Amino acid sequence: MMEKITVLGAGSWGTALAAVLAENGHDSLLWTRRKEQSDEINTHHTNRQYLPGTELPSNLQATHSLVEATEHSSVIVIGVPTKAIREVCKELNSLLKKRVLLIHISKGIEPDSLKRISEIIREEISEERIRDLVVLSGPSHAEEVVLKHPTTVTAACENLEMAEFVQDLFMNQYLRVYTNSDVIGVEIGGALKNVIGLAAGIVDGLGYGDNAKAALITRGLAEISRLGVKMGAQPLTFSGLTGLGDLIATCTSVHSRNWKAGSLLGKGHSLEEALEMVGMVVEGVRTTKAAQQLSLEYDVPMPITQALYKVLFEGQHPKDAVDKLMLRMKKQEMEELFF
Ligand SMILES: NC(=O)C1=CN([C@@H]2O[C@H](COP(=O)(O)OP(=O)(O)OC[C@H]3O[C@@H](n4cnc5c(N)ncnc54)[C@H](O)[C@@H]3O)[C@@H](O)[C@H]2O)C=CC1
Ligand SMILES: O=C(CO)COP(=O)(O)O
Repeated sequence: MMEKITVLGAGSWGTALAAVLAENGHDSLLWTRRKEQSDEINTHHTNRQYLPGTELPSNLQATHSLVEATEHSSVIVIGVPTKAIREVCKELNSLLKKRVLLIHISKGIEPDSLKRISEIIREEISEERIRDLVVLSGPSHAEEVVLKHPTTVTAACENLEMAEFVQDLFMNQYLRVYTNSDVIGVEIGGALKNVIGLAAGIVDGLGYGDNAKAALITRGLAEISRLGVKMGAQPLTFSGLTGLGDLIATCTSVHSRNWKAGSLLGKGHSLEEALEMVGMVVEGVRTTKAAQQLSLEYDVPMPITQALYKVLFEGQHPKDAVDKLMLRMKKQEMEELFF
């Protein structure tokens, strides 16, 4: 059935998914803060800053008015970076006049509050205005989705009927959507893979090879799972699309913003230079801070996160961080993996 749907945030991911929804026949409206960007989308069907070379569907409309975006539909996709979620949701809350289904597509954890994105949204939007909240996550670079390359993601909600509704909205020949009821696991996997993606970029930037990359993905998954399970996630979720799947996509892809920033750090650039050169959100930086705080809060060893924290925030040279990781206290592999 055709639905009216609003997507908030016209970065690469918000734009790619708004395009999918339009192609699926929905009345898809994309909100951006900047008028020149909504004009570009409406007039030229492009978003050259975030998806260069992509022609967007002609039935995709954009607006720079949050009032218009809010009034457009009762299904709202939130796709701004984690840092902007509170601010955008506060404004949305003041404009909402009806109950809405919220879908979030962002991957991060807020430092200090240590909240997952669904928790931030529920803090900022009144309960009576939320029909339900679904997370859409998985190994999905926007650059490949707009090329219609086969992609799989997961719609997560405790209420599986709502997850199935979202599955139907997005699913098509090139975007296959699974469902999962483990919201904590899906959000933790999606957020923390960015930390490991940054670290994978660093080892590539340093010139190390496939052995180091495989070690990072595997041991990264071990520390993400350890923390996630302590936070209430289902262990199996971490071997699924939003865990291992997204780790592979992020750690091995030239599209990944986190990987790119990491590789620039490994090549000797400062964090500021790397972020400037990537020019899009690198969620893993703030999430590393949050993950380091979570590992202390939950008393879970997270050696890769800790090493990356020292590189990002304490000026440690990436090579020294790798050397320290390799020579740390000896361990048994499986005991450490599963407690
Ligand atoms: N790019 C991708 O392939 C994927 C991204 N994601 C996640 O989606 C989220 C968004 O990422 P991208 O689209 O890549 O980011 P991006 O860097 O391409 O774009 C971010 C957009 O958010 C807007 N924005 C920033 N602060 C804002 C604010 N305060 N109010 C309103 N708009 C604001 C920017 O103007 C820009 O349009 C992130 O959490 C990312 O991890 C998830 C899956 C795939
Ligand atoms: O989440 C993503 C792919 O699933 C995108 O990763 P980056 O933010 O590192 O580009």
